[in-house]
Amino acid sequence: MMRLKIENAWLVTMEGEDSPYKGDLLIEQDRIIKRGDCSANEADEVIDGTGFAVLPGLINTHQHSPMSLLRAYSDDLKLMDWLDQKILPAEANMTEEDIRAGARLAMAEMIKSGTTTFADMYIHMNAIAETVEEVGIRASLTRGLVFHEPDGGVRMAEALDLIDQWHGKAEGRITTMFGPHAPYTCPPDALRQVIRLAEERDIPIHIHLAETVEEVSTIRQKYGQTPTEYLHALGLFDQCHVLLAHGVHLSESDIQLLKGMQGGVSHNPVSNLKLGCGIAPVHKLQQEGVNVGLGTDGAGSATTLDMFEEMKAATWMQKLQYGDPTILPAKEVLKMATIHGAKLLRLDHEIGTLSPGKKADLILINLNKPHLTPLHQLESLLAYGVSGADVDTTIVNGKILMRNRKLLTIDEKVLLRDVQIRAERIVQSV
Ligand SMILES: CSC[C@H]1O[C@@H](n2cnc3c(O)ncnc32)[C@H](O)[C@@H]1O
Ligand SMILES: [Zn+2]
Repeated sequence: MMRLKIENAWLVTMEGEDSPYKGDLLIEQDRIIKRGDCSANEADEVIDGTGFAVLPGLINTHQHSPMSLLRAYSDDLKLMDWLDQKILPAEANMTEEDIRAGARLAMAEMIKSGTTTFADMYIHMNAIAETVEEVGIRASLTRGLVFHEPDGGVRMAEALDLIDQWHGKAEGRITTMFGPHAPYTCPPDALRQVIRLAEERDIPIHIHLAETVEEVSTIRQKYGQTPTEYLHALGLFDQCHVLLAHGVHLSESDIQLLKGMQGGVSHNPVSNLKLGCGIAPVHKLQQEGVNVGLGTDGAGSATTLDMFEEMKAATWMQKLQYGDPTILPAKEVLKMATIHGAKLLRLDHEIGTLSPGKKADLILINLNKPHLTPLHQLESLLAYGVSGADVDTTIVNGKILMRNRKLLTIDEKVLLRDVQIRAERIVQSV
């Protein structure tokens, strides 16, 4: 059995009060087996971690990975204008091979900026799953379901195929969810059907919720309820584990309805800021015990998939919103990007902390840089000072996917050339 030791690093374990501390980490095959002092002869390979921080890999809880093809293509618009006039017409031009290339580009960017697991919602999920399998990253995959178009039945069959074919595959790196897109694209009967199937199969549900004020008024006009009340009345929160993307416009009584839910909210601060959607009530949700993870949303809105930028935006927005700098401190926002994200994806038994017994999904950050020196409070430095480009090494399931910033499972040069050609073709006729 292959054993890898990372020695003399700052271990940011994300569990217990003693984190971070200096020590070694021992990995056997795909799992962390020991933390603390390990002797050199226990390992086949050693990484010198002197001057590096080791963190659990970051968990991006809401993404549309192929939208990396639409990075910086259409900005500075309101959400519905952006989607209807620019994004949906461009997406209509994407082939399955475009989606494969876009997903691979997103995976390259994520690995290079420290993300080891992501939750995705898109189409042609078979191509995305094959790419996840090949690249070595971990993912929770969802076939997005938009029911106000005539081929809803076909999409549902594809969602079931994804779950049947891929749940637990790629050495267990792939899990799946159902993905009804949003309250405004899914009528009640369709949502009831998804909820029933999710309960029967014990599969979580991933859905956009309360992203804009326009969504809240559309749903109120149609059903006389807030989007959260609408989903609650349909039974979404009764038994299912649910991942709610955004949750920007939640009233006090909406938050009471979410109290006790299984799953929680994926907070996507950069996308919310750029699309002018608003500031999610993260602090209030957390006070009521609702779990909140972090995500980027697609690169079409967020521009980059750098989770360190999301951490900064998340904490700054809450401090500003509540006029209180003690809210969402560094340690808490690091938890949102790791263990809270793992809980949101129902993967906290496997990932999210550097605990012996968990999967070896971790990143090494090079602290030996002017903007990361001196070292006082490591968690502050990580939350407020580090960016994705400071990630040196990324390991998923015990396998090194990036070392010294070189991707080992993706040919970056070939990929970038291929993506540029595809992206130009996709937007040409829009
Ligand atoms: C049917 S696959 C997913 C679908 O969602 C679209 N999308 C991307 N960003 C957002 C967002 O912020 N709110 C709602 N929908 C979004 C994406 O373009 C795909 O068509
Ligand atoms: Zn989204």
